[in-house]
Parts: sequence; structure tokens; C-alpha cells
Amino acid sequence: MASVWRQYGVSMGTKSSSNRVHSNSSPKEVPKPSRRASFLSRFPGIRFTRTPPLESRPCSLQRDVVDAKPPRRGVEGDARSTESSIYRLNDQGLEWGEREGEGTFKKLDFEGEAFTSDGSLVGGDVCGSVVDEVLSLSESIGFGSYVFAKQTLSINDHPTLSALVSPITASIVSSVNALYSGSFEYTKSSEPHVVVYDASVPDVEGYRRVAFHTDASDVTFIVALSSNGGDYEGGGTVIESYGPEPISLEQGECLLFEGGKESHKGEEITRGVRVLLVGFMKRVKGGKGKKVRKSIGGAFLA
Ligand SMILES: O=C(O)CCC(=O)C(=O)O
Ligand SMILES: [Fe+2]
Repeated sequence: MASVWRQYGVSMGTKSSSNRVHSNSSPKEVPKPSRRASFLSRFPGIRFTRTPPLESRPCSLQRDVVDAKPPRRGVEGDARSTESSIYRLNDQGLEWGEREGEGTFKKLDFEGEAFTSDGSLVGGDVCGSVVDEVLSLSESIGFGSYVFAKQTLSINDHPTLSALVSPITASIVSSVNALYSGSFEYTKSSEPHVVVYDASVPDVEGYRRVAFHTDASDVTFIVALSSNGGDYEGGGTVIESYGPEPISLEQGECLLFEGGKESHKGEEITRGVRVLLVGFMKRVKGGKGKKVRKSIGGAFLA
């Protein structure tokens, strides 16, 4: 699917890049200028000095088709094997089998406990809207940073971002609880957050990649919000004990792994902007057990 990459010259004092990403948009789509205009009017400080004509500006905000992708099967350059176990979440919990569809995860074939969603969990339109919002926010207020990735934004600091991603993150947290058999919560109130890698930033470390590290988490989730091969090239997550090849998520796909245990890195991007939704989660000790005890009025189970 063709993706559109474009650069705006933004004339304002900002520490962030002026690159913007738009992905998975068909050139035939007719933009809805009113929605775009009202979006931009919220950021009056931004002046776009090089703006393509409307017809050639397919924008994720103007898409109304959810283009969730079919499950991937052995994509070149991706470390994941074509053969793997499939888990499906349903009302009863976790099911093992070859069924496919929304809420389905595949276990990666190594000694660790890591999963990738079997296909996109998030449609391209939603991913694109989040990316648009993140890049607009970064242009107006700049990025924050935590120790590894230098360009981050906390979802909870921004109600517009939080509204866009909370349905996605709620479903991912349910999947984490089921797949890792426990009760998980975010490690900090600033979780989840967005990471932006930008190939146009001269500094490499933290801006175009992150070196091997472990997270302060029990489980980390990563959702690819921009499109690999369209919005950026390179990138991907390398989990050391899984092997040297990066796990290269398609837009909307999700990776779950034991971030505090598995040494991992973000491979350098060679072009464009790679945007991730990242959540650090910790296991709530005795979470489920405590609830059971309370609910039966102080009687203790063996
Ligand atoms: O870029 C990646 O895929 C990894 C990101 C990461 O490990 C982190 O933000 O802690
Ligand atoms: Fe990490």
C-alpha cells in the first residue's frame, strides 16, 4: 500500500523536527479541508511555509476507511518466523489454536515470553490521527524525554492523545493480563508514552535508535503507529535473546515482551519518522489473589 511522506518547513522556534508523517492513504481520496483546517487552527503558532496543494495532501485525518491489514506471513526483513503458535483472546480467556482475527497474538519462537499481534490491532486511520496529533504537539510544545528515547510524549499529558489511544491500550492491557497470567498496571502515571525517531535529527543515539537496554517494566508493549517502508525505513525492535534480526512491525501491530528481563534495542532508522506507542507495565503482586480473598469475606483460600 502506497504511503505518503512529506516535509513541511515550519517556521517557529522549536526543538523538534518539522517532519510530518502520513501513511497508508490512497492518492484518490478527497480531503475534507474543514476538519484539517479546524485541526490546524488549534496550533496558531505554526506557519507552514511549504504546503502542497490540497489534492496532493492525503492526510490520515481525512481517511474514513479502517485499513487493518491481513495477518502477515513471512515478510522479508522481519525476524519473525512464518510458523508460530496462535493465541486468541475471547470472553473465556485465552484460547490456543490456529484461529485468526482481532485480539489474536502469536508467541515468538524462543525461550522468552514475547508475542506479536497477528495483524493490525489498530486501523491506519487511527494510527495516522495519533501520529498527526503527536507531531503537531511536538511542534507546538516540543518533546519530553526519558532515559533511552529522546523524543517522547506522555499520553496522559494530552487529552486528545489519550482519547485516541485509550480504546487501544485498554484492549492491550487485557491481552497482557491474559497472556502473562496476571494483573498488570502501568509503572508510572506518565505511561503509556509515544516515542518518535526522526532520521533528519543529526544526533543518532536516542533520536534515530536506542541502544541495548532493559526497561523498568515487567512487560513492555510497543505498537507501530507509522508505516514501515512508507513513513520510514530501517528500524524495528531487536530482542537480543531472540536473535540479531529486528522484529519489524507493520503499522498497527503490537509487540509484547518482558522489557525488564530481555535486553533489547531500537534499530536505527535510515529515512523518515518512526512513531511508537510504548507502555511499561508491572505485575501487581497478589493482585488477583487479594481480590478473591476480599470477595469471600475474609476466608482464606489454600
Ligand atoms: O525502538 C524500539 O523498537 C524499542 C523502543 C524501546 O525499547 C523503548 O522505548 O524502551
Ligand atoms: Fe525499551
